[in-house]
Amino acid sequence: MKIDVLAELATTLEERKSASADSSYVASLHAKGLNKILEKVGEESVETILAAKDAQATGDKKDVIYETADLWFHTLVMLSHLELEPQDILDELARRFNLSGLEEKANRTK
Ligand SMILES: N=c1c2ncn([C@@H]3O[C@H](COP(=O)(O)OP(=O)(O)OP(=O)(O)O)[C@@H](O)[C@H]3O)c2ncn1[C@@H]1O[C@H](COP(=O)(O)O)[C@@H](O)[C@H]1O
Repeated sequence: MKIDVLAELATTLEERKSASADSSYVASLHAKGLNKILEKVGEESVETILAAKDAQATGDKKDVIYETADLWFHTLVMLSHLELEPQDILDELARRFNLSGLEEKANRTK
């Protein structure tokens, strides 16, 4: 049986919104608020960039996977805090199928 990791994680993240901050890292992030969550997204972005640069230099990609997982996770907490779901992002990516990146950029209003 194939597990839909994003959907399962999104369900867990919703459950953790009502958990106590003492027992759950996700609940503790929500309790600290959006600025703390964004700080973590920024931190994990930088760590991902550094891991990618290291991977290019050494050929070892293990840390890129680890740091990107941290980044995706904190981004999912951010979406959840704003009452958005992974599916909202997947829908937007699906909308862009077969649309050239150059064409999509030309159609952007912002
Ligand atoms: N996928 C993750 C996940 N990825 C990373 N992390 C945590 O994210 C944090 C990031 O690492 P850092 O070194 O930056 O953390 P830190 O130094 O403790 O953070 P600060 O004190 O600096 O803010 C670590 O505490 C990791 O354990 C995660 N925590 C939880 N999950 C998922 O969320 C579910 C719910 O977690 P809880 O809310 O803790 O029950 C878990 O079952 C997992 O499925």
